[in-house]
Amino acid sequence: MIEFKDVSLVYPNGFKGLKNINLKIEKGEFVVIVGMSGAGKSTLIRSINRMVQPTSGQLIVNGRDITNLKDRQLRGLRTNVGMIFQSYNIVKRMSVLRNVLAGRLGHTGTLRSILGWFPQSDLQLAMRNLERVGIDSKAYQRASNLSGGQQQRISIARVLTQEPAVILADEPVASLDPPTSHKVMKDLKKVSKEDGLTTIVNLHFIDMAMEYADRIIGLRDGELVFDGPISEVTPETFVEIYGRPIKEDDLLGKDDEPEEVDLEDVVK
Ligand SMILES: Nc1ncnc2c1ncn2[C@@H]1O[C@H](COP(=O)(O)OP(=O)(O)OP(=O)(O)O)[C@@H](O)[C@H]1O
Repeated sequence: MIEFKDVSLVYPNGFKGLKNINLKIEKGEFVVIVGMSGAGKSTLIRSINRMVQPTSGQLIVNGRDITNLKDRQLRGLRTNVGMIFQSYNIVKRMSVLRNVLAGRLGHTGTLRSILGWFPQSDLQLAMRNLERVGIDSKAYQRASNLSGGQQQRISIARVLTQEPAVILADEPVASLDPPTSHKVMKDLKKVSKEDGLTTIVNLHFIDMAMEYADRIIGLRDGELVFDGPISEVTPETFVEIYGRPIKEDDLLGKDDEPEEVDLEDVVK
């Protein structure tokens, strides 16, 4: 369903972000991309929804080469390929529900969405997705009142409400503490498996990558240096990807502490 055929990407300043990437990702796979800072993880992910444009090769998404899509076709691609960011990208002054409904923008007319006229079916879908990530009780609160982990769950609910075939997640837990990171990754994996979504996640910590990935892709200096199921990953794999032995800093740590506490839930 996603295929990179000899894809390279040279940034305008001449820097080679991706070098001759060949890669095939099947429907429903949960793939984690690892690599040192600057290895090209974001560049690879962002080329799939064309936030950046490959300069050579073919990138096939759902049977179509997307490297040269323009305007309407590009909007169509971005409706089908949802994105989760490290910084959540939510509108903090709006309600949680309204943020989730923003996932329908690609499906609803612009005027309807500006006016906030969403069909009942969209509202039901948004509420169901909030329930799936455990924050439906917060639907009518301002998004800014929620904790970091809850704000990232808003963005997971939003991307589900978009009903994409593919989810891209660029360092989705990099701003969260370790227990919350695990909780959010578990939610993301659960919902993407339930819906059979192809999910590609950049992660910084290799123990997290091993815990949640079906398959690991390793990048180094814009090149693909490892691609295989986690059963094939050995300590040497990471030495190859990182170009050095693994350090403690490369590990997030165990999922053995309580998640960040929501004071409001405690008081209730
Ligand atoms: N617009 C740009 N112009 C020039 N170089 C860029 C541009 N965007 C990214 N780069 C460079 O491309 C390389 C890969 O960047 P990218 O953000 O994909 O890496 P990454 O593996 O995601 O790193 P990190 O973990 O730090 O986010 C880096 O050296 C970066 O400086």
